[in-house]
Amino acid sequence: MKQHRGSLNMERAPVDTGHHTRRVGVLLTGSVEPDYAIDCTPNLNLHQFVVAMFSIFGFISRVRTSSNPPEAKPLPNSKPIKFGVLGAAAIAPAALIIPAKSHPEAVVHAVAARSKDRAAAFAKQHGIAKVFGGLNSYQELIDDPEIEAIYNPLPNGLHYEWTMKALAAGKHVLLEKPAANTAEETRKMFELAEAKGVVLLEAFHYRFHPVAFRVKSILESGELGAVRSTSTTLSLPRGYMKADDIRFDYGLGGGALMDMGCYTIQAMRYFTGAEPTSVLSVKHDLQSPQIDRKTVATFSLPGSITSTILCDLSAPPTLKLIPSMPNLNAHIKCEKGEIKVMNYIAPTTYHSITVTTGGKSRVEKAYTFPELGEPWWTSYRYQLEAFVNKVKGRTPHAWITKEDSIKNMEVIESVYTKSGLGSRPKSDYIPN
Ligand SMILES: NC(=O)C1=CN([C@@H]2O[C@H](COP(=O)(O)OP(=O)(O)OC[C@H]3O[C@@H](n4cnc5c(N)ncnc54)[C@H](OP(=O)(O)O)[C@@H]3O)[C@@H](O)[C@H]2O)C=CC1
Ligand SMILES: O=C1OC[C@@H](O)[C@H](O)[C@H]1O
Repeated sequence: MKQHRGSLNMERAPVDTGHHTRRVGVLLTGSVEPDYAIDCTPNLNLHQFVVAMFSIFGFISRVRTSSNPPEAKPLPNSKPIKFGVLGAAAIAPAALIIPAKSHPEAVVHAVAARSKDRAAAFAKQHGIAKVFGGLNSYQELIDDPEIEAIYNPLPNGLHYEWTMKALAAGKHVLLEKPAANTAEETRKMFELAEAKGVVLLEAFHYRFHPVAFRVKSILESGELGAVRSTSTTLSLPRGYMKADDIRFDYGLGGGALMDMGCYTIQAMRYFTGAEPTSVLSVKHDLQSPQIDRKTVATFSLPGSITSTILCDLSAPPTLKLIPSMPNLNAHIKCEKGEIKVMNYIAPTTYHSITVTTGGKSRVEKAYTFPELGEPWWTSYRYQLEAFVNKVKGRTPHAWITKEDSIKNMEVIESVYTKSGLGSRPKSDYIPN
């Protein structure tokens, strides 16, 4: 496994197109997957068929290995960080438990759940050593001296309270997105983290994957000129979420804009490298009076950039008949060309970065960094790499800063304010 810890700062690493490998070369040399492959194949022919086959094998291999990764042995000179998970949340296995298996310095040591049985069943299923069950279990887990880092995948409306409690106990926190219900709460959490000298990270996992870096580096290379407009979408078909999902609960910080929308806003801000100056328009499709099932918003950004975000938790079938497909795409139009990214959010399964300029298009892939990762590393695995490096005092390959997290919540709130739906309720938790 290619792992170079401690010395990497890859904020700009994948810019050099000299690293690119033509896919045909990759096939002939039998390498598994290039850092960045440029697909220059012409019409459908034997070669393209072989490429397609490799692409399918690559897909199967990445999906299989990422869900059942090789287990890493602890390093002789570094104590693994023991994580505790608050809640037997659906996202916990993908976001932390499975990625930790292949990380030599991370162990998910404990889980807490409001029901003892649920906690025990979850721990058994995922091989977690320590179990806390019952109504006081979250605090008990936080207070456990063995636990160094807390993973907080609670409903959005509980992020603030339990992150504050974990930080107050001197624990590092990997906090699910969106950071909280408000920018003010987000600011307070980061201030406490600073005061306590611990790490706090909002889990915008896609930002740690090579795809986000590659897109950003193409934009920064000047090849396409200045960004003119962006469109970032995350839309899931109806049936993906149950009616009683936390995302449809206003009291718990629900709404499409909070959930999928927080990424679309993050990606808009990341790809443009700018902050919106105004919200031009907002359209919600409501699930209930205060819950947006779908939101479309447009923004004005410095440099005459116009951006659109679209998030939908439950896109209805076309003509009431044809199931809608997930849309996880970003489209960035520039002065001299454009980039279309298919699946910027979960790129490990499959993605494409299509760059068009001067009437020509190329397709790039970015499953690994030149010096970091494996094709099967999910965005969560890359994120864990960065989190562990930060806790260990090393330079992570990517990071979401305090300012970034606060700004993202401000933009979310500005959209809800513009539409009149209003920010999600403030937590009534008052820190000691
Ligand atoms: N990074 C990513 O890709 C993803 C991030 N997320 C984020 O993770 C968080 C959790 O999402 P998800 O795992 O889908 O949610 P789940 O509903 O599966 O999990 C939420 C957990 O919160 C606990 N909980 C505590 N109080 C309540 C309450 N009043 N009502 C409901 N649950 C409560 C429950 O734990 P207990 O077991 O103690 O009952 C439950 O397991 C959200 O913030 C979401 O935005 C979600 C999906 C993907
Ligand atoms: O990545 C995600 O996919 C599904 C969403 O509902 C979830 O909250 C989000 O983080």
